[in-house]
Amino acid sequence: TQSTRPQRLLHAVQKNATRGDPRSVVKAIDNFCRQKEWAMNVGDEKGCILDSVVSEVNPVTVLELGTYCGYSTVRIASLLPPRAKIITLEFNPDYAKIARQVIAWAGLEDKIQVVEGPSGEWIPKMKEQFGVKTFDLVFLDHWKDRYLPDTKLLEDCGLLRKGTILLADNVICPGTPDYLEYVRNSPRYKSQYFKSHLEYTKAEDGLEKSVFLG
Ligand SMILES: O=C(NCc1cccc(CNc2ccc3[nH]ncc3c2)c1)c1cc(-c2ccc(F)cc2)cc(O)c1O
Ligand SMILES: [Mg+2]
Repeated sequence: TQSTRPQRLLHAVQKNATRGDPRSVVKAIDNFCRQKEWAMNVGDEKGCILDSVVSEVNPVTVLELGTYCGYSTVRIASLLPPRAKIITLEFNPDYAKIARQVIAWAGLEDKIQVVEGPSGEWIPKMKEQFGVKTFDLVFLDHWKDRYLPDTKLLEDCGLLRKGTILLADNVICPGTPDYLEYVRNSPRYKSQYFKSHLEYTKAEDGLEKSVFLG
């Protein structure tokens, strides 16, 4: 039977990356996507912006919406302080299965919890299920029409605190117009656009960084 693109991406990691070396896992995925097959990882250009935001925030508790193959999960987790954790939600079980193996290859299982299911169901259960008080950083990279409803849900569930950073991928391509309008016009957020390119292409895309003001 035919392999899937995530399976071929995992094989490229297992073939080309060093076990326990997160940076080599990131490099192996970027090389695969540049030389073999495009895949919807945040990529290296936007990934460097992600790295700088993570390093600046130094988060203890991170939420990622949309794991896919775990590329940004590994990128973020490799920069976290020792006791810090990242909870990453993935709706597609096939993606989650691959992501767990990519994360294991990077040796970051202890810092990452992959949760399978839809954000709308899991966000209200974060406190009781995972003992989360509030998130220091949220990386949005799932279905683009879910960014706004899930941001409102995070607010309503008291999962954001004064200073929580929301970092959203793909605000230009594929685009998240309703989310952008909200975070750029709401008095509860201070927003900043980081212009970049769609992963592995010359098309414009960018990340929107929004600070929750409480
Ligand atoms: O659409 C995108 N990513 C999201 C996505 C997509 C498919 C499946 C899932 C299933 N995972 C999922 C779903 C719902 C969920 N709820 N909670 C968790 C959760 C997890 C997620 C995307 C597209 C492009 C893109 C494509 C084509 C093109 F031409 C240009 C650009 C580039 C990107 O960087 C992208 O991130
Ligand atoms: Mg994306």
